[in-house]
Amino acid sequence: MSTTVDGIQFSQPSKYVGFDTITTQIENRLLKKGFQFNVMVVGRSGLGKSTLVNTLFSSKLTESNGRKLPTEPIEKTTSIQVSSHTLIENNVRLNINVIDTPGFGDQINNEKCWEPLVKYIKEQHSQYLRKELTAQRERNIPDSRVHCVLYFIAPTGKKLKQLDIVALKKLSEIANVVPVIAKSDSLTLEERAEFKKVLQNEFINYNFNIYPYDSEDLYDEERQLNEDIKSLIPFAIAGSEQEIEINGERVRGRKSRWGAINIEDVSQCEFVFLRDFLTRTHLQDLIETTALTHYETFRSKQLIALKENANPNRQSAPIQTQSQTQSQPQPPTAQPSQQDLKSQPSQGVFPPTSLL
Ligand SMILES: Nc1nc2c(ncn2[C@@H]2O[C@H](COP(=O)(O)OP(=O)(O)OP(=O)(O)O)[C@@H](O)[C@H]2O)c(=O)[nH]1
Repeated sequence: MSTTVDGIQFSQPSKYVGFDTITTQIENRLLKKGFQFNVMVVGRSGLGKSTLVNTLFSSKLTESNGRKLPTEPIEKTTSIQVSSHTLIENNVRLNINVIDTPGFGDQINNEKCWEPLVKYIKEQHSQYLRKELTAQRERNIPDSRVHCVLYFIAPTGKKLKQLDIVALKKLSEIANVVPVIAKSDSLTLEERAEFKKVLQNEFINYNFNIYPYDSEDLYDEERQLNEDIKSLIPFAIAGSEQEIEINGERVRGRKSRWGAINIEDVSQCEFVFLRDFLTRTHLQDLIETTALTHYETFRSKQLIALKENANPNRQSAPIQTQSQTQSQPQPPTAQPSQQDLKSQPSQGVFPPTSLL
């Protein structure tokens, strides 16, 4: 109902105010902006990392980056390779960065091969913090923080290797880590169940902080869902980018000497559980937990260290990140004094580079 006064139309007062449209307004804004998801894949060469990521998103997102032939030299250090893609599904734009880590676990001595990964994750937090602290910060700060680490465990049937123990411990302290049993089609169902039990016990013994986390804000059904997911972790997965024929039907699967496996059949493999978890139930939570838990912890540590550092009366060592504890020599960086910080008002308060 409306009335017209001097040619202007006014709506009649009614009980309906209209603020319930805020959800649509938020949705429209989010759709316009799109979503950013950054996933890091970690595991020895040839464990099926590229295949799994491509299978998860039904797209060719990444190529195999490891050695193609045994004659090729082994990489001396773990390198980081980022590839960016945009996927669109029903008007939702998802920008994905796949962070591959060729060389991880491939050396004869793998003692420190997790360090470049930890360094990379912290550097993304540090970059974000710098942008957030500038006086005229961007409206939308590009988000390169790692939202999920997919950690591939070889299907050995045995206890975790020393490298996996250290890497899982270090990574799960600073990011959402989701471990998977790679190439689980190479195990029988009994071997797979047994191996999963061994690994779950190891996770408890070593006290890894595996995602998803308990939180008080969860609804009962969300808490139950998380419990169900935890009982499945590490997901025993198999990946395949190809379709094969099983009983006259075309399905995504793999053929081996022992038979054929349909990777989308939950009685044969847990790929579907992993896909639903990562994309259909926890995608937003992975992004949010990175910002509200992992980044927030990094941010508060850095800001406390920055404050203590700027106050000459307080004697406290600056926080050292893993990148500093490496044996490589670091370029000397001067700590900004309070005067330095005051003299750069347009830059905002940057954390000193040596802290990050
Ligand atoms: N049996 C089996 N083979 C797989 C699976 N996933 C991938 N493969 C095969 O394993 C080989 C290596 O797969 P990739 O996806 O390139 O492995 P990657 O871990 O990305 O390897 P790098 O890039 O070398 O680190 C390919 O021949 C794949 O077809 C799986 O789930 N089961």
